[in-house]
Amino acid sequence: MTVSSSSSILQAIQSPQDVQGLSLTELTTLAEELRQAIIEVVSTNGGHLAPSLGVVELTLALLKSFNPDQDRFVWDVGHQAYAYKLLTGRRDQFHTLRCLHGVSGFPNRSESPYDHFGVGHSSTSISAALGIAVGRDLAQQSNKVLAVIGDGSMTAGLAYEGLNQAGGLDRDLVVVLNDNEMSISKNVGALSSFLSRQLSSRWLVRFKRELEGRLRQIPRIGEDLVTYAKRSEESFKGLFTPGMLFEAFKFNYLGPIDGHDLRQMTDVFKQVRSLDGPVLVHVLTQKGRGYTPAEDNPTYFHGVGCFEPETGKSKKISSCSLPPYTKVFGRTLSQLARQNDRIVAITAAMPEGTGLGEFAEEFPDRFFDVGICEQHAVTFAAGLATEGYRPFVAIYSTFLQRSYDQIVHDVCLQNLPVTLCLDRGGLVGEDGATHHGAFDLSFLRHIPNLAVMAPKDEPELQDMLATALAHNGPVAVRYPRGVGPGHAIKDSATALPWARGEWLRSGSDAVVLAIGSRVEPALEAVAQLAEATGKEIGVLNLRFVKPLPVEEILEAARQSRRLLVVEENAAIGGMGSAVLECLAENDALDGIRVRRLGLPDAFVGHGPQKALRAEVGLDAAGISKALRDFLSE
Ligand SMILES: Cc1ncc(C[n+]2csc(CCOP(=O)(O)OP(=O)(O)O)c2C)c(N)n1
Ligand SMILES: CC(=O)[C@@H](O)[C@H](O)COP(=O)(O)O
Ligand SMILES: [Mg+2]
Repeated sequence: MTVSSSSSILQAIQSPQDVQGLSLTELTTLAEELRQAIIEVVSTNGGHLAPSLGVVELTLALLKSFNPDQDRFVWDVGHQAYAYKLLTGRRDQFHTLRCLHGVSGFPNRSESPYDHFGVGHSSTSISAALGIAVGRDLAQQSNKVLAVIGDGSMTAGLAYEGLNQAGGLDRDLVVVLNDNEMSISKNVGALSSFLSRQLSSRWLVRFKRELEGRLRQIPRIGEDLVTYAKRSEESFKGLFTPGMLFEAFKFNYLGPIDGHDLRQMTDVFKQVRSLDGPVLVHVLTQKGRGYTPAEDNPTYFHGVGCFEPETGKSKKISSCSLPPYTKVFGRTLSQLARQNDRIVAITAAMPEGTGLGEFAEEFPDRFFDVGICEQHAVTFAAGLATEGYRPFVAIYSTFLQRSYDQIVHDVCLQNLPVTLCLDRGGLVGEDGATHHGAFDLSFLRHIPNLAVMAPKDEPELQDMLATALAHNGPVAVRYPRGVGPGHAIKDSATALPWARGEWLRSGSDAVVLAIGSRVEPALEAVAQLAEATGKEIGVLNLRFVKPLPVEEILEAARQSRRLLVVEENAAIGGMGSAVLECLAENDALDGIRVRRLGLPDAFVGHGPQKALRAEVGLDAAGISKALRDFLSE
């Protein structure tokens, strides 16, 4: 299925330059065709619908005013770049969006020369665009460089590091702030209200009332001054526009302008072309624009699965009744929090994605959404822990990479009881290389004082959360995107024996030492192989990456000469490496053969999670093959 041929203008676009020759009327028609194409494909493939629908006119105005063959565009996060992809040579492949080996869901330099910078993690666009701009200047070129960044992505400190240097260098750079007042959920933080359209905050009302009172007290001219002040209120507001913030960074601020008004935007961008130095254009858009279900629920349609285009109703009936790890995490934390009022929950702009929605409703005073600020989230949690609280910080594995120093320095060095809850540990699927939680076992296990666990299923996740709470120190628990093997969830969680593994099968021909999401497929592979070959194969659920379950690992080496370690993490530096270190240091390697089965030393692409796991050999079939090869060596 390619993009429907009814889109006549879109079908005629051979290159983005063609957009420059279109009239405003044609652009308006093209905007409609782009929306239809995006809705059509995303309803089948899933994806970031609302963000992309919100910037259709903005994308057209940018391509009308600038030329991606000379100028450079950096989209922040890039989840909103579907219209850009359709207009820059990927229309005919767009139906493969987010499919295995298909079009990526984010700009990707290896996919197109028009994707000037690879993105996926937020708030990098200004820094990258500035680097590109400085490269241009060193080469004495004169093209324009633009970063398009959302108001949510402007909550991350990295954005200000870019603004700060850009203002200091005073180089030609255009930052387009796409302000739709939304992150994934409603945007949070002081900046968000400062950027908001009405400066009618309580502070402003109080300030006006006090000012009026004081002016009236001035003899003879007081009343006139009040009248004058009222009349100049508009310019007063004009003084305190968001521009103030960006002008402090020495940006020339233009806006706010209507991000759905093609004429207004093309006029402003034409003006911007002639400006020197750093310029920020503040554009107001509506997330989900042009598709009522998405306009009504931009959070749900931020990143959506398959749906019926006519109604917006979700198409994918969950294949099993079991709630995903994410839901079990949220429910268990709420359960624990009912018994322990020191528990607080922290998210970095992803309450829904991390399953903390229910917790937030039940414990509003103990729930904190810090915005897209993963570094701050961890150190904020550390501060809370010094006051005797038990913070649970829920951040996707890939995004927690941002907080490495804060985990080391602010949490573990001080041995504070912060629990890091890493959802999306392992391969996540369609979001691809920028979003896989591929490295957390490797980047966490060497940090002193930190315990690291991974559950084999949802009930064990419940117990690991209880185990973390019972432990008076830093703990990380990582679990995969989606649903586990479907074991019944327990009414209450109980702490596990510390640093111990769990024997699931014993066997002398080989032992599979598996961690987390790979335990169940390992059990499945071993059962089939033992049935087919009569081999005696053991399975050990390691449970702990740190402290290592040394007793069980050494027992495995006593049981069999062949040990296969299976993990959904980079093999380098992960669970397998830890087992090797343990055996070597306990002089238990003599005659023992160890094989590590984990993620390759390469970035894994995008596609269905199941297909990716098969591709890297981490599903039951892959584990079975690795075992057969091992046994036949
Ligand atoms: C470092 C990082 N943390 C979290 C995310 C998840 N995420 C993707 S888009 C998004 C919200 C972005 O809001 P905004 O920049 O306003 O873009 P909009 O979706 O509103 O167009 C978040 C939190 C991310 N991509 N990168
Ligand atoms: C663009 C982005 O980074 C998020 O929207 C991410 O795609 C969410 O991932 P999940 O769909 O796994 O919650
Ligand atoms: Mg936004």
